[in-house]
Amino acid sequence: MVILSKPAIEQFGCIRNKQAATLFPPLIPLVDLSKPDSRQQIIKACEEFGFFKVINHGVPMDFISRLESEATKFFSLPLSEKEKTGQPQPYGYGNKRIGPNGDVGWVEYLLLTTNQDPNLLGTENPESFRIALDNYMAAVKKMACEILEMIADGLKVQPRNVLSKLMMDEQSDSVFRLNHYPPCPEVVQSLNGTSSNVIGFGEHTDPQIISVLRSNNTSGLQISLRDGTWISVPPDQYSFFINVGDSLQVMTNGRFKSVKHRVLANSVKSRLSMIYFCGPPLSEKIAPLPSLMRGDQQSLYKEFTWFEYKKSAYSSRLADNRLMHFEKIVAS
Ligand SMILES: C=C1C[C@]23C[C@@]1(O)CC[C@H]2[C@@]12CC[C@H](O)[C@@](C)(C(=O)O1)[C@H]2[C@@H]3C(=O)O
Ligand SMILES: O=C(O)CCC(=O)C(=O)O
Ligand SMILES: [Fe+2]
Repeated sequence: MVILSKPAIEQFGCIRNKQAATLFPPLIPLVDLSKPDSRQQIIKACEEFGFFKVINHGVPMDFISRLESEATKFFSLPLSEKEKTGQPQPYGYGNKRIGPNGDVGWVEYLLLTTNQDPNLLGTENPESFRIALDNYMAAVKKMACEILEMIADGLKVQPRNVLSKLMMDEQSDSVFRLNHYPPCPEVVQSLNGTSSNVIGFGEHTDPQIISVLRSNNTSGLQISLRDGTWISVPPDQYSFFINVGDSLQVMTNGRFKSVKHRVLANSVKSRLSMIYFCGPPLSEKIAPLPSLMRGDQQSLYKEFTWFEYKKSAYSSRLADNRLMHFEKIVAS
């Protein structure tokens, strides 16, 4: 006799997606970190898309597969075991509910801080999960640090660790997230699989400096172009994707724009993503880098600390324009 486990539909509600994605999308910028012109490519991609794909990143495939396998084991545990890692406040295991303000999606996740030992209660082998997380996060942090230094070089700001030191600081408020999107039986998928009518993770920008995303080979991630059209990001399990976050938008005084993105559910395949959100220390002032300001150029933003921004973000809904409250009204 075959015993079927509790269907996913009983744990998840569906959220409809009404907007269609564009048919002939431009290509996602690709940056080969081993090439000498990579810093210029990164700057261009951050200006035009706020998003790019990275190859030759130096993160060992072994660390990636080991964490993927630990995460897969975690998400296949019974709900009662997963819940032992704690309700997301904001850290812990979350199911369908995203954040504290009523957002929902076809997703379950584990949200962890990067500077404290995670609570992995309920997992089968906490030690092996912890080692996989440590190895992966250390390697991704190193890569993110290199990318932030390339950004500083490309922008011609000094010292070159002006951005990277924020996430390398012991007090850095970086966050790590594992997202699992189970196949959704209610999805009506387009023929080429690039759009679906169910939202996995609703549209938003990430509040941090940059986010480093890796997923398995299941599609679903989309980014919004400057004209508001959505394009699908073809998945690539061997590469990383970098998002410009709101803080980097402010630090470049709007030269880079944080990228709006979302995830659509898939009817047959599950998607697993791992995202390292590079955040500054809570006390850090988020303001345009002085050497980027020419002549009498003014900051487009009011002064605020990362603590103030994070507090405000946590009282917003996912799709809200969080930076709006911090924009200065500049007389023309
Ligand atoms: C709805 C929310 C979830 C979120 C906190 C917020 O109130 C608004 C920002 C959301 C976000 C998006 C990027 C990251 O996934 C995240 C961890 C973050 O820093 O900001 C989430 C927050 C969350 O899920 O706790
Ligand atoms: O899961 C993904 O691919 C993206 C999720 C995301 O944007 C987030 O967690 O902030
Ligand atoms: Fe995001």
